[in-house]
Amino acid sequence: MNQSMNIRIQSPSPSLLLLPAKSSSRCTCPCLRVQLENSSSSNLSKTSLISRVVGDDKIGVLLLNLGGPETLEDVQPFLFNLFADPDIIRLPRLFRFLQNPLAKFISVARAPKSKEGYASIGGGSPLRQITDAQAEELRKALSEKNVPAKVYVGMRYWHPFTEEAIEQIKRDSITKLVVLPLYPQFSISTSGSSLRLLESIFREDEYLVNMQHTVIPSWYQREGYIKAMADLIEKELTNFDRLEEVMIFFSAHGVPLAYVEEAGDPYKAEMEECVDLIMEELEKRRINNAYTLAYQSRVGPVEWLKPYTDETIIELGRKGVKSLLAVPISFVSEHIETLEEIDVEYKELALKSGIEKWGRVPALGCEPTFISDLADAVIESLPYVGAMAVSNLEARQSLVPLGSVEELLAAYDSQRRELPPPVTVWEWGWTKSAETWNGRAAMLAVLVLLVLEVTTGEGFLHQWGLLPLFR
Ligand SMILES: C=CC1=C(C)c2cc3[nH]c(cc4nc(cc5[nH]c(cc1n2)c(C)c5CCC(=O)O)C(CCC(=O)O)=C4C)c(C)c3C=C
Ligand SMILES: [Fe+2]
Ligand SMILES: [Fe+2]
Repeated sequence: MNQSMNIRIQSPSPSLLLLPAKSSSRCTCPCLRVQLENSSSSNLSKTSLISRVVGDDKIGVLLLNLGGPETLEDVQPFLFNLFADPDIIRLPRLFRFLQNPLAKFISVARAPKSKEGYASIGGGSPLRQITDAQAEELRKALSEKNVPAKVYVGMRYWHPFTEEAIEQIKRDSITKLVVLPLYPQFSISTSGSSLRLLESIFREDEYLVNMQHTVIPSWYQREGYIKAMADLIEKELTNFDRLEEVMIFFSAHGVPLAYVEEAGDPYKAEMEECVDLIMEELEKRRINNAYTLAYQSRVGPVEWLKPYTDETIIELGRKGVKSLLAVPISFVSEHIETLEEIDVEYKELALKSGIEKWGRVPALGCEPTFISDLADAVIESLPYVGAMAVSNLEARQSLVPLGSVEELLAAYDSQRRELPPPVTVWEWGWTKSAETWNGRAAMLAVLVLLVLEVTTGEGFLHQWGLLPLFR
């Protein structure tokens, strides 16, 4: 019996498997790299081992990313797709039918401000171009490591959509797929959302159900990634005159606090560990600068992970910090939040707050050491055949089945589970059903008012000065 059959029997949801991608030194699982290192140092045996893994299979790698508007006209529909995602805006079950109208409202309200941001970075997001380049470099790196593979890009909220990538994967008759979200740390709002979508696509498709695949849920702990980040920081520090006085300022993308505290999102813990690992690596290189971690880019009226980047910058200035090196840490491509928010807004705020020298570490992009490490992560997680010198039992232990993500997402849904299920049958009188419908009618009325407000530019939010809450 080959391993994939084992997996299918094992997993409640047969098709999607999660494999934590660990660095070779930390790895305890029987991953391919460990086997390659242990088997023989000769290139010939490594090559033959890999070719046994690859066999006659057609290997695919699916890079998952967020996507971004390519033109200013794309901004509002892109924002609509983003806010229509229940992993971005959680509505109680009762009000789920309002998800799309609400997404329409918020996207229209936010579009002008977002457009300004995208206009200032050249009229659109560079995300597609950069991700395509990363895909091509990854393909080349895999090929150099004797793993011929096709690399696909599947975006969550804009072109090329994940659905389009999946169609291409089917047309190419891929037999083994590695799913690699381009977010180093896992969050329900990023990798979680993409995996949730993928799971629903896989479940409904006979071809995909039968295709072997693995998911690398997060990879911030990989030695190659940590070293590549440390390299960038080390290089950027040399731009400062007195580099030992520079505060290394990790600015991570924020998420609403409830994601972490109520839904069990591992994002904050993974982020903190990631920063610790990078600092450990820098200390090995005798770089012992002070550092701090803060969270940026909050949207809407709810509380997000703290400390906030803007408040921290002001506080550091007040405390007399004079040199700051900003390190974007949630994402491996330049995008609006590095090019506009950090480079323009936070820099301006820092200079106003008394910081005299400002620097920013670039995103990893196509850094060769980083891409090579991603290629290793892919090879280590290839769904491989049982003929390898790995017992099926060991192989199973190395895999975390989708169940764990489902649990994570289900825990996140707990707020909604507390509410009564939606009632669809109309009853007269003060019944549960009537209560539900009254509630819906009230929400609908509010929504109509909101939509009118956005379209006419007049209404209670404008009068009460509350519109900025939605921006
Ligand atoms: C409203 C909730 C949002 C959450 C939660 C969120 C999490 C999150 N996002 C990224 C990375 C990116 N976000 C990008 C765009 C973007 N994100 C939100 C909102 C949330 N993000 C909005 C409204 C937008 C649109 C831009 C804007 O109007 O500000 C992008 C794309 C940027 C681009 O260049 O196009 C990225 C990348 C992470 C890593 C994250 C949680 C960990
Ligand atoms: Fe975002
Ligand atoms: Fe954002």
